[in-house]
Amino acid sequence: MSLLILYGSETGTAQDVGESLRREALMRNLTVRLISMDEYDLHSLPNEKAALLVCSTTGQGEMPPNMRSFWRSMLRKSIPNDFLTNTHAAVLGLGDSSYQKFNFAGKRLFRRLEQLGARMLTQLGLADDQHEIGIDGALIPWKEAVWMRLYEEKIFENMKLEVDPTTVIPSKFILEPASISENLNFHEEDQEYRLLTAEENRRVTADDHFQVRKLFIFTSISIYFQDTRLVRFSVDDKDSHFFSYNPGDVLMVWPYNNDESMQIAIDALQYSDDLLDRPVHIRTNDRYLNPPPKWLVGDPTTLRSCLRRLLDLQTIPRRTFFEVFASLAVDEFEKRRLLELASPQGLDDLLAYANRVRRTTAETFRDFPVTSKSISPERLFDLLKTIRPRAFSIASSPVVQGNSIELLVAKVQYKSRLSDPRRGLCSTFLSRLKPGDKVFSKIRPGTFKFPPVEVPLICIGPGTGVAPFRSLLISRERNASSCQSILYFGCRNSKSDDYFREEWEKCRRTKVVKAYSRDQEEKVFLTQWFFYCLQFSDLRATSNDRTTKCWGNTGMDFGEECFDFHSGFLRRHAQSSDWSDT
Ligand SMILES: Cc1cc2nc3c(=O)[nH]c(=O)nc-3n(C[C@H](O)[C@H](O)[C@H](O)COP(=O)(O)O)c2cc1C
Repeated sequence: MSLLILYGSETGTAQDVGESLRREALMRNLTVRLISMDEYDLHSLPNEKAALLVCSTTGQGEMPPNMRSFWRSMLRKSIPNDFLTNTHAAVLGLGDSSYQKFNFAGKRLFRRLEQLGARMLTQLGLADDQHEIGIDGALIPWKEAVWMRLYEEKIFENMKLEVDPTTVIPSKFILEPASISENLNFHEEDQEYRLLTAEENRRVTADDHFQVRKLFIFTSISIYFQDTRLVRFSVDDKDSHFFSYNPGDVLMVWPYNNDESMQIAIDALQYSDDLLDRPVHIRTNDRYLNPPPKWLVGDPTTLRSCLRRLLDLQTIPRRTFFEVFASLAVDEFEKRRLLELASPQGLDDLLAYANRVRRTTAETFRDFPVTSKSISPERLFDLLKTIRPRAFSIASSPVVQGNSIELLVAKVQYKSRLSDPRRGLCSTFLSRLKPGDKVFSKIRPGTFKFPPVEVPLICIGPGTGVAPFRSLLISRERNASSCQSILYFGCRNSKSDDYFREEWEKCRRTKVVKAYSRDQEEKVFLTQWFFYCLQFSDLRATSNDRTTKCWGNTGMDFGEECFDFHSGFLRRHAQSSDWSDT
């Protein structure tokens, strides 16, 4: 009997956690299966001795896509309440406490398993992106409790509790030589992601626009350079259906590592050009493990292509990275240091080494040169996370821009204690696109539920947050039955980052109210200003996402105040031709 690990994941973190649990289970002498929830038949669950379920929350408190049919089956009324009385289970939810529906999916899953009689191994784990050390903050105590309980209950024979962190687990992957090097192209049709072509990449902030501010409260990091781009992609005629979208929808973009990180990693790993460019097939022995998608790496692929498109060299290494890396270390000094960083007692150390300074995985390779140059190519696939797609609100309108998609992207670049600037993976990737460059993307429905055009709207979108409202409002401009709308837009000053200024001036159905935070002696912030207006109104709006937090930052306490965008007040003001009192 083996341990079952099920995951539900939108962007792959839950799957990564599942993989690290699988590794730890193997080190404890367990046999283990790691499967996405939708691939697993719920009817087999009562026959399992123990199942660990890891799931993220997506959208506004929704289940991730690859656990939705599993979840639907779980909700069936026909399932008896004693369905899982023989099964031990544990749930780890992955979420972000800046969302109002924090860890909703995990909470619901945990409750449902309890209802069906499952014997819960430990309390629900609630991992939080906002935790100082990210998901490890909850994952580490949760999994310690799970291993302890599995051991105490003697659920699996021969299980060990203590593990030797230097145990080397065989690689999950095999790189087989491939003979047809000409075949290195992408398979586009019927794929989950398809290629868009960059048409234009225009800087929309003034060249001399600098901004210095704290990014993370617990670090001294500050963004020092603001470069926002309007990136336009053209859609191939054959893909126009695939890329059709509505205002509020999101473009999922699959970025590549930047050249700097690639070079740092290749130098540290000391792979020759011959090795990097040799065609290979990536295979896996484990029938539950998927090799990387063919369309992403090409089939066959090369190691260089995988280091460019597949393996994330820019992410901050987590503790699990150090566990695997330490087990492969050949140099005693490096091994000792890596084991410290991998140990539960070394969390503060890990925080100082990696998280606070935002050190990348590529730089970590550079810091441990002896170990890095002994890493075999297939090991990289065990060691590194795959690059995950990033979501961007679409800024263009399907009726105005036709077969193009535009994104408004602020390039993330800041300083930490490390000498090289820290760069956001995807925003840097997008900001460096040249006309003709291809990008793997797909459309995902957004979480905004915009009302019909006959309903007046107030939109609040400071900075690049204006993107989805531009999509909506310029679409509404084209429709004769559209009601008036108000857009509250905030930026630093009128000359540097007043996005879409000329467009707003031409709008007839949208009143744009702007707050320039630095155009006068005293700083004025959009949210502050907006709330000031609200105080004198009977306006109520429902804030059902991160905005509550953002508003909270204005320093004005609205407590549990509930605002309703569609109240009578708004109707009066949005329909009125006289905007002066708004
Ligand atoms: C588009 C999107 C929506 C999200 N919505 C929520 C949410 O409603 N509640 C929550 O707790 N976390 C939310 N999160 C945070 C994710 O659950 C968290 O980052 C998780 O680690 C991602 O795991 P995954 O990569 O396995 O999907 C959201 C993240 C994204 C990108």
